[in-house]
Amino acid sequence: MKVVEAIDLTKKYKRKSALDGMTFTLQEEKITGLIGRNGAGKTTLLKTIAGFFRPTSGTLRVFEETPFNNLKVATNMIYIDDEMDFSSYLTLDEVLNAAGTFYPNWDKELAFRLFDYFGFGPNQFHNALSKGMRSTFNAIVGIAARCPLTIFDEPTTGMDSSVRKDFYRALLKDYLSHPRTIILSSHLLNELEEILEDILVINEGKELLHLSVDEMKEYAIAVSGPTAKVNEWTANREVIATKTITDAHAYVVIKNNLNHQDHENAMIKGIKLTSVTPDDLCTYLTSKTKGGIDDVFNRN
Ligand SMILES: Nc1ncnc2c1ncn2[C@@H]1O[C@H](COP(=O)(O)OP(=O)(O)OP(=O)(O)O)[C@@H](O)[C@H]1O
Repeated sequence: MKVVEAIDLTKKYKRKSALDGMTFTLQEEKITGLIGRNGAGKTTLLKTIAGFFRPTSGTLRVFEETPFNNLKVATNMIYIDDEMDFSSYLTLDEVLNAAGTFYPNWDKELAFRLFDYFGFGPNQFHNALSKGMRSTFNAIVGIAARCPLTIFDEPTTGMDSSVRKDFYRALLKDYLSHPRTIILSSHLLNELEEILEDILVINEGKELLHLSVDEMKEYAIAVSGPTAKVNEWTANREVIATKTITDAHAYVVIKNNLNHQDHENAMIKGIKLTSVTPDDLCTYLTSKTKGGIDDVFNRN
C-alpha cells in the first residue's frame, strides 16, 4: 500500500517555492531517508506530509487522504523534531505515563527501558534538558509511539555520536519487530545508511533520486587517471561531478551504465574505475557546481 503519494506537489512561502513539483510514493513498512542540503525543502516536505502545512498546488495523499488538518492522518502519525515540546507542568516520567492516551500503540515498558538506558531521571523537566538530551527524549517518544507513519526530522540534532548510534540501533530493532513506515531526514547519510531501505534525495524542492540503498550504491562510478585519457573516456557519458586532483590527474563521477566491455577497455587505457558511496553521491548530486568546493580554488 502507498502510505504517501505526491504528484506535482508544490509548496510556496509567498513567492519562494520550497517544494517545486515533487512526484514520488512511499510504500508501507519501509524506512526511507530524506536527504538534502540545508534549505533543500526537507522540513517543508515532512510538515506537509504530516498535515501541518497545506500544499500550494499538486496532490498529496497520506493513508489515501488529504493530510492537511486530517484526523485519520493525525492519529496514525507522529512527527519528531528538535522543536517538539511537552507540557512544562509534567516531569519526563509523567510524560511517558500520559503518552498512551495519544498513541494507541504506545509501548510504555519500552519507553521506560530506553529512558533508563539513556540516563534520564524521573523528576526532570523537558524544558530543562540539554539540546542532545531533548533530542534523545523526543526520539524515545518517537520509537515507543509505534505510529504507522513515523516522521523524524533531523532527530539526532545535538546527540553525541554514541547516542546517535544507539538511537539508530534502537529504532532498527523496534522496526524489525514492529514494521511501520518511517521517514528520517538528515544530512548525515553515511551514519543512517545501514538502517535505510530507500533514499529520497531532494534539492531545491525537487526530487533528484528515489532509489533503494543497493541501487544507490550502483548508481554512479568514479573514473580516474591521466586527465586527457579520463576526459576522452568520459566525453559522451553522463557526468555527475568532476574533481581536479592535479592538472595531470582527473577524477570524474559518471552515471554507471557501463558494461563488461567498458570495464576491460578502461583497464587497457590505464583508467581506474572505483565505486561511489551513496553519501558521496548525494554530495555530488546536490553540489551547486560540478567541481564542488574545488571550484572556489580553481579560477581558470
Ligand atoms: N516560513 C518560511 N517562510 C519563508 N521561507 C521559508 C520558510 N520556511 C522555509 N523557507 C524556505 O524554504 C526553503 C526550504 O526550507 P526547509 O526548512 O524546508 O529546508 P530544509 O531542507 O529542512 O533545511 P535545513 O536542512 O537547513 O533544515 C528554504 O529556502 C527556506 O529558506
